[in-house]
Amino acid sequence: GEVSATPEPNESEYLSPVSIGGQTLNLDFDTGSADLWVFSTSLSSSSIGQHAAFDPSKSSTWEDYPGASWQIMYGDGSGASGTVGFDVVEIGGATASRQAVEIATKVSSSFVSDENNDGLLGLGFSKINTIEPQPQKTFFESILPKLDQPVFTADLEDDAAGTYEFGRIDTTKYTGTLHVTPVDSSNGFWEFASTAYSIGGTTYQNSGASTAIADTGTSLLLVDDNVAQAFYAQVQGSQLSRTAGGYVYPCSAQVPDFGVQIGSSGFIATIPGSDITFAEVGQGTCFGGVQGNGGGGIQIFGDVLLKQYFAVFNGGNESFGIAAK
Ligand SMILES: N[C@H]1[C@H](O)[C@@H](Sc2ccccc2)[C@@H]2OC[C@H]1O2
Repeated sequence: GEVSATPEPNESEYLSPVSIGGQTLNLDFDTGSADLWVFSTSLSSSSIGQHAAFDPSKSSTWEDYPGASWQIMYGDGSGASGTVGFDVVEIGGATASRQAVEIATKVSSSFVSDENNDGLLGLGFSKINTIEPQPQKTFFESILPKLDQPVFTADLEDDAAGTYEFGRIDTTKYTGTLHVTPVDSSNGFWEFASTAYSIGGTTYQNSGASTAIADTGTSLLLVDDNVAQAFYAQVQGSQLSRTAGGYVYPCSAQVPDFGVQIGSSGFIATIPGSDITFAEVGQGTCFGGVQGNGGGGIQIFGDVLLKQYFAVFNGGNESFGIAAK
């Protein structure tokens, strides 16, 4: 079947309405993790705040998973944990009839204060699902056998809503070639080779990190530290600010186009310099959307890059593709 879920854009995430046991929550679709977890009525009311909270006792289709638990820590240091059950999960028309749903009994402060999301829907590979004693399938893996095509697509926009579709590639959503690269899922991510980058139209080989993941749950574009340093060397007045947590520059600075290679094929996905600023941090200073990955071996291609393109995640042949739109 074909479905589409329309994420509501927020500066740092794309949210989509998800029905669980008949209750609707706005979840952050995250290709960088593989847990589907929700704010629940088991949390303290101060943690719940304005969030929608799932109440298993009000779902006629809820099934407990006795003795199971989960605990996740994300790349940004946030985390959550709790208990597990199964329920009917429906997104824009596609239904997983017995999907593992992770009930949060603890969430870190960044989730409490992020009133936009009522939990996360992981679209990574279930080998990194954190449920004990047995990892469970993601929503995408649950519905995969029923889909016309074993794919989902992400069409993220800056200010307008973006769209996730499961089971089809809407060819009207992109122009020109779909640049496809094989994915190595052994780390549980949509990971592919990326060994080159471009600044202002000139291409360079990346001597540091050699792979990258497509991560819809990360706002920024986190590249090898040497690549970030080379990029900001070409932004007048830029500096690495510990207080801001990354490279900042005068908002009036001329920012060059920046590109990163997708796969070893040679395609360089480019971001216009005018789309690279992520936020103003005051006093005419701007925080860049391109930042270093802190020395990890893997680069993280988040929304700053993904919103420039139409992205195809293929669970059938394990590949990742992007096209201009
Ligand atoms: N894959 C990403 C994930 O979705 C978020 S979790 C998150 C935390 C607070 C607010 C919203 C989401 C975190 O940042 C990068 C990596 O980990």
